[in-house]
Amino acid sequence: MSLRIAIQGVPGSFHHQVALKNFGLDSEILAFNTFEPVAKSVAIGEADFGVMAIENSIAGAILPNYDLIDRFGLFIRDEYYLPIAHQLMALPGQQIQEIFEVRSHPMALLQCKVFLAKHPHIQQFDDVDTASVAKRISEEKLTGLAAIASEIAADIYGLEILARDIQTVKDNFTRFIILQKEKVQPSTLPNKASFKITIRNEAGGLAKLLTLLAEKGLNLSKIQSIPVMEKPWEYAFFIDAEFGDYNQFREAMDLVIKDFGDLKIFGEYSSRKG
Ligand SMILES: O=C(O)C(=O)C[C@]1(C(=O)O)C=C[C@@H](O)C=C1
Repeated sequence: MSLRIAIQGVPGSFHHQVALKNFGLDSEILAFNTFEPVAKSVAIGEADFGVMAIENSIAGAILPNYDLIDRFGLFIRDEYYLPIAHQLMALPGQQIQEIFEVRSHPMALLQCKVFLAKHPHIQQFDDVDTASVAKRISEEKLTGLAAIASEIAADIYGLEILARDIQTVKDNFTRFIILQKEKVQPSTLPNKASFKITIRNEAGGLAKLLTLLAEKGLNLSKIQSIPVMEKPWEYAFFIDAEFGDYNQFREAMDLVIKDFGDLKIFGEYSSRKG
């Protein structure tokens, strides 16, 4: 039986590309319009795995997705870095001067901010995902509207590229995480982990935590403070850490529990950063 993979987006979207690259062309894609049903689909066992963008090298973190992983009790089994090139596309024959509106996923629009600032006559609107706009333009023969999406999306939906590689810097990557319902038992010794620490609100608390993690040789590739909804102005820290020695990592986690309070480990896996 093929694997069922939950994603946000239609064929040609970046999530769709990651799902096929990571799980193979014969996987069954369960496509949703937003991230919440993706998380839910994995949590209720409808999908075997979920693919979720978590941060981009230009636009930064997708903060609400950290909360979804936490709230739906999901585990991270792996990560995937996809190079992202954005194309401005419209119905064949359209000129850029005829385009008055552009729609895309908000993260994609952010990644093309500099290009869009140079074309002030084009109004920007957030949409569900990059490729679904391309699909709509094609199906409804919409003129005056452009999508920002991948070259693959332009091919699938028969659109013409009006401007190529319009992301602000050429080397642009989105980091995706692969989610599952059950706790992961890694087959090889992990060198990266994602976890959440809720520290007591006291002076120097974060500094002490960072010192402890540094002393155990953890290299933090990400630290993100997220509000604790039930306690206004208190924060939890979502951390991605890389390490060379798994035992040192475990020792660090034991000390965190002892000295800082709440710890939730979302996953221990292998770093895929190139
Ligand atoms: O709209 C898409 O094609 C997506 O897969 C979403 C998404 C995102 O969520 O960040 C994925 C990669 C890019 O960063 C832009 C958009």
